[in-house]
Amino acid sequence: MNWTTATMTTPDDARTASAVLTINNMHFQWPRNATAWHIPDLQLRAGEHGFLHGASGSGKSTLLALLAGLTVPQSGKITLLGQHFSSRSRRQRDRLRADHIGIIFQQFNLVPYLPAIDNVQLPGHFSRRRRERVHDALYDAARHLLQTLAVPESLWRSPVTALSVGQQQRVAAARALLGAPELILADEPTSALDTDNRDRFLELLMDQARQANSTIVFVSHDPALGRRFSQHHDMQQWQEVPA
Ligand SMILES: Nc1ncnc2c1ncn2[C@@H]1O[C@H](COP(=O)(O)OP(=O)(O)OP(=O)(O)O)[C@@H](O)[C@H]1O
Repeated sequence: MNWTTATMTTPDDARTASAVLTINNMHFQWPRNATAWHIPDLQLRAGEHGFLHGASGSGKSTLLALLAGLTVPQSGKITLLGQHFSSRSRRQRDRLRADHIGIIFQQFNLVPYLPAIDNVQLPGHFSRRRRERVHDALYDAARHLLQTLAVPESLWRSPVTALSVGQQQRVAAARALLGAPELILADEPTSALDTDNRDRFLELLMDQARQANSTIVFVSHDPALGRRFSQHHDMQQWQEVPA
């Protein structure tokens, strides 16, 4: 797919195209679950950092699953880089995700039998675009990110399971950042850390995202983290609880 030749027809399309991510009038409900969500309008531009908070069960991970194209809404529209993401086939969404989205999962989802340095290179094996963005020098890009994110070099070749939680989390962040994807989705990645390590991790993540001009959607139940972000959204405002 060629992102540069998308045809613009209406002012709405043009507004959407200048954004990395938009949601318009989206309704979503899991099967056999009474809670539903309605998001009338949400937009994040290149380099913007959004903070999504809300109590347990308010739908934070659900929204990230929608933004990652792992599931699709019943109605309305999610647009990624000017493309109507949520109307694409599963295969097309998988491709768009691999090329344009870096995900930091709550449980990191690292491949346990692979060393840290190999885990970081994985997105480059699944996406030619991300490989090209590091000029095919995957190993060098992974080294650079691990260095920047302060993972000790002596651990790069160890299986990730031998690393501390904080170190695994920084490996997961390096993997998400490889090849400078336009969008980073982070699902409560700091929940297992003490305050100092949490703050340090956030600083490193946001510095790297700024350098790549990546947009971030960061999810947390802890509103105290919000002060670092330019946009704030409370999940509860979009929740439709049945009467
Ligand atoms: N795959 C799924 N299938 C059906 N229901 C789901 C699924 N995933 C989540 N839910 C339901 O959606 C609601 C919101 O869950 P979600 O995990 O998105 O909340 P959350 O805000 O991320 O919670 P937490 O902070 O505890 O991780 C819950 O009622 C949950 O049971």
